[in-house]
Amino acid sequence: MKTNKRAPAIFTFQFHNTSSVFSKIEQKLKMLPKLHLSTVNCSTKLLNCNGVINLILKDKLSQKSLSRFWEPVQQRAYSSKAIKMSAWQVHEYGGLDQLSLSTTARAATIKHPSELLIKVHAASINPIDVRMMGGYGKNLLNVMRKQKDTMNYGTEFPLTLGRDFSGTVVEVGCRVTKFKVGDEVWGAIGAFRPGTHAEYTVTSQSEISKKPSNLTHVEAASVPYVAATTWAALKTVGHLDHTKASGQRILILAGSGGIGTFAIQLAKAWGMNVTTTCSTDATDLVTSLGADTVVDYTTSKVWSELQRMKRFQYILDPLGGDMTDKAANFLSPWKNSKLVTLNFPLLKNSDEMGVVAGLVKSAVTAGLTTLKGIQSGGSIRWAAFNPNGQALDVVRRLVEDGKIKPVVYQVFPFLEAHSAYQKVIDGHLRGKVVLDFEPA
Ligand SMILES: NC(=O)C1=CN([C@@H]2O[C@H](COP(=O)(O)OP(=O)(O)OC[C@H]3O[C@@H](n4cnc5c(N)ncnc54)[C@H](OP(=O)(O)O)[C@@H]3O)[C@@H](O)[C@H]2O)C=CC1
Repeated sequence: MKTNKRAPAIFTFQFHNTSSVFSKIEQKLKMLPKLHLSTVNCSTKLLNCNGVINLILKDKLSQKSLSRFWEPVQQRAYSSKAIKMSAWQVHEYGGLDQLSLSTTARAATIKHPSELLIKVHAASINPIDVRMMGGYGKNLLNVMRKQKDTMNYGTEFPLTLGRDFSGTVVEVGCRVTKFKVGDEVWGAIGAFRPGTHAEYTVTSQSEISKKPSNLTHVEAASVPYVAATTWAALKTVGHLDHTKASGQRILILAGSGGIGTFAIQLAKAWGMNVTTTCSTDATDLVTSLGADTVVDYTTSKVWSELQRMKRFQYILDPLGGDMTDKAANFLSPWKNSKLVTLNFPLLKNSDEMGVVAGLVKSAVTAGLTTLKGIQSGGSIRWAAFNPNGQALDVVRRLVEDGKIKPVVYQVFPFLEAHSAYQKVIDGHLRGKVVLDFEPA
């Protein structure tokens, strides 16, 4: 919705044009006295696939009340399928006892021309889902949800968790160019969106990619969130040029978890020399994924062992805390080395201090961390998950070439989400926990 602030206010709505829907909307708009419309101007000709309605309002109307009016209109315009769906949701923050299955959850519906409605066949569970269940990130995410209010991305509660999926496209917005109904896709979606632990999810075409043809949906669902996060760390923040990465040394801390098992394989696919840390029972796993050197952090003095090695050009630190400080000592001062930590403090700070103070504190900490990085002879940066369909395109090709394999630790039927979440809460994961929506 675009607004022209000069009076009279002009609100322009653009939507998917199916002519029958369009004429119904046009009639409904004309019948709505509350809007104080002086003019309703509808056109189907301005854009190829969109209808455009210009509303010229007689008096000032808050954007909020206009949005409330717009929601049902918009749903009809974009999405013809009014469906109830099953979804795992929380109605207030807390522990696992807050997670309940709703079989009449509000349907996921397309709200923007570049979005798609996807039937979810499988979705993974990530540590962030457990944290969000407890309220992690609520302050900042609520600001994001409000900013996107005109698009109706949903309210805080009921909160549907789940950030990635493998599924089938069942409906497309009119500006979707890369995908069509029936395509099998995988993706990881923004944290402000209603999640994927539901029968249907809506996402933008920029957040997804075609599913690798050689994977089942369960296998595919284990990859997108960790892949997008690792990409953000190594490529977006770490500026790793994979065409020149061959032979470079990378230290991947915590190689046995979701992030680690993916990151080891990505680094090996790019020809890097990988050192990783894990506990005893995971050494065979990380070796089988290609790790060149494995340090068992439960039996060795991990930091003194790393001290004896050649320094690293890249360090990926998923866990943070004092690990980041210790790892900084192993950067190579001669190689413009980079340490990227996933211990991103912004959401936590804004939960504890409010959004503005949290932003300020995070910026100050970022400055101090940068300084510490310079003192170490390299750089230290934070990275966070970011949906990225283009990265998934690259990863799909690596999967289809056999260079990356999904590491699925345990699969649970959709109806057993409680046990699946408990598995993630218990920790010591060796790859990913996946919910199968269509178990045999
Ligand atoms: N900022 C962001 O956007 C994101 C941040 N993350 C963060 O990355 C972290 C890892 O995520 P993910 O891999 O999915 O989590 P997982 O739970 O899948 O894996 C964590 C792994 O770390 C191992 N581990 C625990 N302690 C140590 C240690 N001291 N040294 C080496 N390994 C250890 C665990 O096994 P064991 O205990 O048996 O050794 C486990 O295998 C999470 O804390 C998460 O918050 C993840 C994604 C996005």
